[in-house]
Amino acid sequence: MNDMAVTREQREEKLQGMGCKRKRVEDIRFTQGRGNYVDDIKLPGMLFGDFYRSPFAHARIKKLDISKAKALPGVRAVLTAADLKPLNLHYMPTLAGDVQAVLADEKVLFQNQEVVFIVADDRYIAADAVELIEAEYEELPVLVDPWVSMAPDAPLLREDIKDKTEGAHGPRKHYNHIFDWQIGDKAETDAVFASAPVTTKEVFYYHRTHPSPLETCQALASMDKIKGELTLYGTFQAPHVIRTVVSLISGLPEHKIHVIAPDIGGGFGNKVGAYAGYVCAVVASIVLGKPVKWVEDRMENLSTTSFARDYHMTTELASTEDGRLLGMRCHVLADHGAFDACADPSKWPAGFMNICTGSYDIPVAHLAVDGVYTNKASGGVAYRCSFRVTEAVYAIERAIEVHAQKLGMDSVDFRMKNFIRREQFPYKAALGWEYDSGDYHLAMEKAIAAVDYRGLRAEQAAKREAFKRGETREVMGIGVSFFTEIVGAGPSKNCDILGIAMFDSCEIRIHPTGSVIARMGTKSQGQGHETTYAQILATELGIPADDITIEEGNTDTAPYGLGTYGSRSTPTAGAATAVAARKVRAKAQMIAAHLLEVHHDDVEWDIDGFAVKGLPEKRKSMKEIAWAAYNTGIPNLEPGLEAVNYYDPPNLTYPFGAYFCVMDINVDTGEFKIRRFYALDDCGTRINPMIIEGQVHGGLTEAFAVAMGQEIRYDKSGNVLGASFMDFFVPTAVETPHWETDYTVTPSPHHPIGAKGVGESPHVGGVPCFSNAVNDAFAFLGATHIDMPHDYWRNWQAAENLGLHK
Ligand code: PCD
Ligand SMILES: [Cu+]
Repeated sequence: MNDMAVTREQREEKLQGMGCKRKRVEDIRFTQGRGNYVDDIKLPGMLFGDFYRSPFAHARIKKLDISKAKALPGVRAVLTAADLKPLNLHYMPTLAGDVQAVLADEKVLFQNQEVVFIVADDRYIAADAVELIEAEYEELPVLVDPWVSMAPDAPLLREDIKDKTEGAHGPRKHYNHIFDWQIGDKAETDAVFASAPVTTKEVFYYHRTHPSPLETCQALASMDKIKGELTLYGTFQAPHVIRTVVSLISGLPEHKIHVIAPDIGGGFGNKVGAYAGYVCAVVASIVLGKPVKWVEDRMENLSTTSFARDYHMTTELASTEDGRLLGMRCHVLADHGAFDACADPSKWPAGFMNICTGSYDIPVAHLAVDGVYTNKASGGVAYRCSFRVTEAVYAIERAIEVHAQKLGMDSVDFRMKNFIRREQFPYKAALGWEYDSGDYHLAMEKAIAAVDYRGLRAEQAAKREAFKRGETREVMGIGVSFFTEIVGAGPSKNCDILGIAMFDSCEIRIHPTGSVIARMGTKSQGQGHETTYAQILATELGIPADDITIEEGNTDTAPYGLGTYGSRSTPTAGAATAVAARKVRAKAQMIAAHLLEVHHDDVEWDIDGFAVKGLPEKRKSMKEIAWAAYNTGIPNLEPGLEAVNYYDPPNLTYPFGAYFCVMDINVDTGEFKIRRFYALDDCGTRINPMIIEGQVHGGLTEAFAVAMGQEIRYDKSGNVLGASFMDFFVPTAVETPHWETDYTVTPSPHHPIGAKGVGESPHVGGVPCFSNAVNDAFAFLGATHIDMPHDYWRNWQAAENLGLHK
């Protein structure tokens, strides 16, 4: 053994394990244009599919003539609902217990809804054929405003389920009603509000937006009729779930379906659900016996696949006069569009909205959510929020500001007074969750000091005086937000998708020379899993990360898992990785003891191998142990060195953070300048600080986009506005502010390595921080709440409404 010659530090450094700023290994291929995306996959004889879509938001299809399209040379098939009906495939089940039209049947329910699927020799022929579809419609009254969805005379949208009084989540109150979900103690909460000294109530609208990843949704289906096997490549955040869904709806046995998610160019929740394009590509490939590819364009992506938010949240807080919180009450009107295709765990129709009591010790609370249909695209999970947590945090963090304003109290002081204290963890919140760990006061104090919060308030006070004296036309806003996230869905006791518990998995195989391949049930879309899982393994196995290959996304080789979204990979598969590695290590210990000719209790783990207790020079490295596992017949031990773990987390993890934003707004032009943005995140044990920083930068940039400009709007006729990058704001380096990042570390007590998720946090905490800054800027002029997105035009309008342009 010559490795005793190097120091312990050098041995440790060589591993590039947890805590190391290891460079992202996947970027070697990404930065050289060598990624392998669905569109890079070209199979022999491959055909292309394209949709003819509805021009109307609500209309009856009177006539659909496909003959001209069919006659175009190069067109191989033209599918309509009539073709899918005999196969019972014109509707598909959604993850929310509803059904969704694959191709519109008799009626269209939102603009750009899929009506006809055309398969042709190339994309251009398919697109030309789309132009040849001849359709006639009878326009029906359009329902855009969810506040009138349940009016007695509201237009009936879903004729297919009009007589169903029972939905997937209980009774329906109206033909446009989806569910009514309530949690918390209503009577007790109402009683608190009836007698509370100070109460506030405000409606916060979290507008409709869209994740719009760089790569749109796509699929390539290839049916081998001789083998009876289907291979499906696609942009899937959850490949195994897609395999199960395809098996259930096609009737093909699951072992004859190979789902492969290659490199993905961003997901952000957009690629969790199942879309009509996937189903149509599969059906066309089965019918034609040829590979069929479907690739969405940008407008299709923005206007038809999974949107985000669209929550109207009536939020109330009750407190004592000196600012001690007594209760919270919240009612949400949730606009789900034409189908309920929200991808939440089955028992949670409004996701984890019940984290809406936030970071505060609020004794009682009640939350009620009504889901309704409108003539808009369906979806609603996505965009860097684990299951409506962004909405919940927005509601509480805006409400805190509104309430502090009424109390005449500084909002940071108000927060500090009501934070859950470190000694209260694990903390059972009024709406049911048990927060695993936190030190909110420490985080907030660090943040306040970093930004010189008191100094900023003094500067703001001076600037407000100057504004009143007419010396400046700029108002200064200080945005504060303190969030608690809930990620890592989740424990099988309360989380499942289609009845499958939301565990995740890792399988490790160590080769004789001591290099490793490990596979997980999750799927990176850019997060850097190939880099970070290897770091967990490096520390746990004592094998350098560079000797470890991480593979995800092939259902034939990866163990079953529920995929990557809701920042669940670290809390679930990250845990499975550590546990599986520890199984390997337990066997390695036996081998080492055999080689060292001592009892296995007499050896101990030492960075990258086992040593005899008290005799560190008598040791066997993992490399030597791996070789021995394949070469030395060890009595009572089978050869080989591998392990698998399916990890069912005992609880979710609760990352948190303190964010500050300083902004100036010109009241005459509405222009804003973000002077400073500071983000402190606590995600427990940090696996790769550089990747975390990248995640925070990305999440904050998306938060900036959503809060300050992005929106998918509809006009009165249900025409979607904002379905192209001409109208949908995507910030570039020019608009994006400079991000300052910081951290504290409060490990999760139940996670094997103490790590919590982080990918979504910056978005969850960022959006309310920006919005609070804008609202704070106008607060001294009498404004209480201004809705997002805070683009220049809306800021100008806010100033106009406050009489500032007279
Ligand atoms: N403590 C800790 C944590 C974490 N980490 C790292 O970081 C990352 C992340 O993680 P997480 O948090 O766990 O998460 P995931 O699961 O992995 O992922 C997911 C997320 O992620 C994020 N991020 C991102 N990035 C990118 N690049 N891309 C994308 O797409 C994306 N997306 C987004 C989203 S939206 Mo959802 O879906 O809405 O629900 S959800 C989400 C990874 O790599 C890991 O490893 C570390 O290091 N440490
Ligand atoms: Cu999410």
